[in-house]
Amino acid sequence: MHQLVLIRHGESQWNLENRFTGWVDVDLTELGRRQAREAGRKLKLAGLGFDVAFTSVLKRAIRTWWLVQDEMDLLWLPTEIDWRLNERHYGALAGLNKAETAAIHGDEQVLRWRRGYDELPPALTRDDPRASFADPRYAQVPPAQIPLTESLRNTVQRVVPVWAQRIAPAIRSGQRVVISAHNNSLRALVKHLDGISDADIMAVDIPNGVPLVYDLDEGLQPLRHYYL
Ligand SMILES: O=C(O)[C@@H](CO)OP(=O)(O)O
Repeated sequence: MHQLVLIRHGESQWNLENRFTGWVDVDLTELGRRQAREAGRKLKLAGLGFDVAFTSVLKRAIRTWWLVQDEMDLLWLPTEIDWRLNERHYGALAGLNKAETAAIHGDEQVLRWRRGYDELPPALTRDDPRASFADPRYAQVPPAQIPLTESLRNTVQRVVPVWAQRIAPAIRSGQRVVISAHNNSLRALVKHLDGISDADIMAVDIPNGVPLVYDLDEGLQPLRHYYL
């Protein structure tokens, strides 16, 4: 049997302010830092260990992993940072308050943007300061792959390759893997792992800073999952 642990970052400043975030590089709040440390303590208490970690390129996921690592005395652990684990790109919604957006566009539209599988938020224009083309952390990414908006389906399409190319081979080789990422990039992975339908993924939400443990069989099919 193999084990995989997923952690959504602790509360970010824009989670607190109820703003669409996506690829904007917002940091953790004090509560988010405490949640991350608590996640590390729970993992240690449960006797879970790791051989390799994966994070997105966004500081809320990286810092969460640092704090977990620190609590587990695992600061030495090899960590792979991959942009494909980033949060779903929220396009022109990035930075807007979710409640104010619902007051303008209606609760149903906002729910479709947030949880629908194929719903695309309005796209950024290429010259929008929120676009990521000039950001050095994406210097190696072909510009055609840098999104201006994304549906959850688009997010699945970039998360599944990092699973297939990097994460699944590490698990198959016997390594114990932890992934520190985001609500929607982890929803994308969970959809793939559990074979959740396009309709049922709407109801799936992943809380901040609570380790989600998957037991996987030899073929990497999930046997069970639970929150610590
Ligand atoms: O704003 C975001 O980037 C995400 C995660 O906080 O929001 P939601 O969970 O509403 O998709």
